[in-house]
Amino acid sequence: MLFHVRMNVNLPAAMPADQATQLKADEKALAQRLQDQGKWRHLWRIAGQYANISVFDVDSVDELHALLTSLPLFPYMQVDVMPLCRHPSSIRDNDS
Ligand SMILES: O=C(O)CC1=CCC(=O)O1
Repeated sequence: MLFHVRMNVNLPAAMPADQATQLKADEKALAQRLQDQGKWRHLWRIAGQYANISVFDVDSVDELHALLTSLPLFPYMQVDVMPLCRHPSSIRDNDS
């Protein structure tokens, strides 16, 4: 199942810099592991914003929820999810 996910990151201004640096490093490590596993298919920065557009390929909504809520930055993100299904005019399959 494919999901389009937008994540807006809002770190509190009062957060110590070393805590923010650690959170971002932990987030990056998990994001890269999930990309290696094929679960996090696309990860794009939205130009000019501390936000991303991602595409996840998971087996269920429950798996997506577990994955998103396990992200180190999750407590500081607004997350919007859109389930995707195949468009009848698309010439691509879900693997491309
Ligand atoms: O920087 C972001 O958009 C949040 C994020 C998601 C994966 C990652 O490494 O950072």
